Amino acid sequence: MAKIIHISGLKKRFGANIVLDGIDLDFEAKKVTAIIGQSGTGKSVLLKTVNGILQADEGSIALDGKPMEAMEEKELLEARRRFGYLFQNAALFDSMTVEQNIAFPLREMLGIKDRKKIRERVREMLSWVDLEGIEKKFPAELSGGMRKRVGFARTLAPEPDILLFDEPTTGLDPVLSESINELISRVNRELGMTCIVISHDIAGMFAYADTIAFLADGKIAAKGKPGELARSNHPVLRKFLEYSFTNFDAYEDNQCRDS
Ligand SMILES: Nc1ncnc2c1ncn2[C@@H]1O[C@H](COP(=O)(O)OP(=O)(O)OP(=O)(O)O)[C@@H](O)[C@H]1O
Repeated sequence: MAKIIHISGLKKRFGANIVLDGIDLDFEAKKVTAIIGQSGTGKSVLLKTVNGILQADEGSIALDGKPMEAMEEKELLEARRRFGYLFQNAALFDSMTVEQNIAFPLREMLGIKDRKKIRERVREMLSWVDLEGIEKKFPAELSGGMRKRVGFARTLAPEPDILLFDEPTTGLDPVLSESINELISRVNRELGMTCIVISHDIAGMFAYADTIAFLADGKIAAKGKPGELARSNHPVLRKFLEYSFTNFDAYEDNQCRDS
């Protein structure tokens, strides 16, 4: 299987806080990889380091076999253009309409000036996320789920080939969460985009991801297909999965109290 990103020995600290302590991890092209782990273990820091928002202290991130830290400025800029990043809070510009938000990367990143072309692309993107006809609305007029979808459309608009999702379903109800996971799966299948997702929706990731990586103590403690991780004997991972999937013991205790 082709590796699109190869991470080796990646370290990142903030002062005395060692967050990433030697990450070795590959991402396969055109697959969905989920990164899971307890809060504060460094999942977002890892994603931001891959995307170049944060600078690693040590280690290497290679894109299609070429270490990004060795790239010339122009080459690095082109490499960065291949990434799309959907932030946790969708990060829309409040003073801009939906259309202006989605058009922003088309104008600023791709330099597209043709208004008709931009309008068509915005319409196409809104149709992708099932939000046709909301071009003139402002983010404040949208529900949280709609804002996430508009953020998704904006990330998709410049056609990146690697999509990074930071908690795409946080704050959404289970039905909306499922629809966002389904969207990720669709862009992966139909547009052939490589998707890297950090999520606390563990059941969703076990349902949709091809590969799952478990981050603990600054390292990738386990990695494999969902079934392989589910069968893993890694004690920290086991505990994490037991708590992540419905806690039936607590449910049964609660039922006993009610009856
Ligand atoms: N810019 C920063 N400056 C200083 N410390 C930071 C910075 N960004 C993250 N950290 C620290 O890095 C650690 C990991 O944070 P990170 O947000 O990556 O965790 P996470 O696994 O994504 O958590 P969650 O699941 O709660 O989103 C935390 O201790 C956090 O305080």
